[in-house]
Amino acid sequence: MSGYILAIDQGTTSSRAIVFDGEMKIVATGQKEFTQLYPASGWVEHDPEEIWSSVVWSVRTALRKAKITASDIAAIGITNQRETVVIWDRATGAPIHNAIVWQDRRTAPLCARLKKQGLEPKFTKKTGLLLDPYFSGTKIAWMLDKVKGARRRAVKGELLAGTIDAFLIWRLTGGKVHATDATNASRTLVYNIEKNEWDAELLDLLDIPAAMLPEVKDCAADFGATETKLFGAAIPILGVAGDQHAATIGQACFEPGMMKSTYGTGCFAVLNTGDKLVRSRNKLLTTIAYRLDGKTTYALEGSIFIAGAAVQWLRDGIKVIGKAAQSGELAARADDAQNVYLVPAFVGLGAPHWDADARGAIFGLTRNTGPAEFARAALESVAYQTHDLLVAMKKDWKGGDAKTVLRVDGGMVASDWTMQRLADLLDAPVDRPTILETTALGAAWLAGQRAGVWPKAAKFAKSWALDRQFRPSMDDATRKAKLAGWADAVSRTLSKG
Ligand SMILES: Nc1ncnc2c1ncn2[C@@H]1O[C@H](COP(=O)(O)OP(=O)(O)O)[C@@H](O)[C@H]1O
Ligand SMILES: O=P(O)(O)OC[C@H](O)CO
Repeated sequence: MSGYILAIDQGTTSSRAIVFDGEMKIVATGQKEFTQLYPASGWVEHDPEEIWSSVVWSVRTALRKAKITASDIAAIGITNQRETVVIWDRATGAPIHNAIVWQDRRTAPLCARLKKQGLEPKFTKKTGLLLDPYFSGTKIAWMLDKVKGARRRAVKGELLAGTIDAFLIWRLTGGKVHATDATNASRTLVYNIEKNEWDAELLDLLDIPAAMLPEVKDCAADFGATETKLFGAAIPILGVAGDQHAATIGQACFEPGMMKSTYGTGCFAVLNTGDKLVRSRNKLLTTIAYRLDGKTTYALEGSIFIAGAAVQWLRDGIKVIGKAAQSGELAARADDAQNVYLVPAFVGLGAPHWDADARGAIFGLTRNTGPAEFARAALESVAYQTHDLLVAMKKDWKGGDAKTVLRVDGGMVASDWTMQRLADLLDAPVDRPTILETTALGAAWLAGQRAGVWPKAAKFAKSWALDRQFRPSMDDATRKAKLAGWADAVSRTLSKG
């Protein structure tokens, strides 16, 4: 058997397929962006058919570029944007509605109603999450309410629900397997992370029929094989994890206290807490880092909804840059004397505020403010938000020697300026690895070690390599003043504040 592993990384803005060789090196990539649909303020949808065709296209492209065939691939690992949810017809595979994306806020009224009934502690205790529209459960309930006849059909077992991994597994296996993994399940608001099962009481509260939910497996498990007609040979699917969990694995954060932060569309900091289910007192999430051989490793997570998306806004919204990569050089030219703050609450604020109704705001504009100051404020907002997460993490994590070094990855960490500013504002070193495709690497590792062609965790962890460490160099007074300005800007942006 050949040692090639194929990772499918189905992200928020694009689908990627990456072929790794037996030495865990990237051989070829296929990538396709797809349409972001904004049908109403605060709503975000994807067309599941476009997601599907972008995945198939990416896989075929990666195989072609790698000059290999499907039979050279030992296994597939799937990783995906989390929480985004699809409901489809069991018989035809056709979705009944567009996918409702993790960023979508349409279920804020339902969450508010459930909160008013005093139900948040119950949801939090069982799922580790909060009653925020971010998670899949209320999105499923919304579709069942709004699409005619959907709930009745779901009860009869005619409709299936799942996060993007489950939808892809269903399509890849030609409708043979309806399964997800424990990490994706842990983001749905209806999965009990202590008992490791769908929670009947929560399903009842959201009126979601259990019959429509996938089987929940370990992250490295048998998820079936691809239909031969798709890629020319049946390829076993042996690994699945939500993208932030896959990145945690890809960054080899296998020890309690290790932490990674991924800067894609949003930013997600994940701290491994080992077999301890740590309950946050500071509005972080408790989640499943990964589940291997039936053993659950837990994590604390800080979720920020807008990171790279702020750079997209600079490019597509206010058009001050032509390419994302220009944001750093523009920010570097900003006037130091100006204190412009962008609070990018474009789709509300996530951790640690969880304010679904807040909307973006900009402060400190003067007659001299121009594109450079906007760019700096956008990039700095990512660092400030990470700072707020880490403050909450430090308060919650009493697990001893939490490593102070942060491992970073995702599209945005290509920006040296942003990474330096991150280290400055955190007052801590930031480590950027040589492989930035850590999400795909994590998914590939799950599949590769399961297939027996890649090493187990300890040896894999040794292969992690540093590209560059960014060390803090900002003086204390400046940092403190900047952080105080940010805290003030956030307090003025919060909807309740
Ligand atoms: N050089 C760069 N500087 C700043 N931001 C960047 C740079 N390159 C990419 N980005 C941002 O990174 C994001 C893409 O990262 P990626 O990890 O592919 O995201 P996702 O998985 O969410 O689709 C985009 O939002 C883009 O604006
Ligand atoms: O697609 P990304 O990288 O923006 O990640 C999305 C997250 O999984 C949402 O929770």
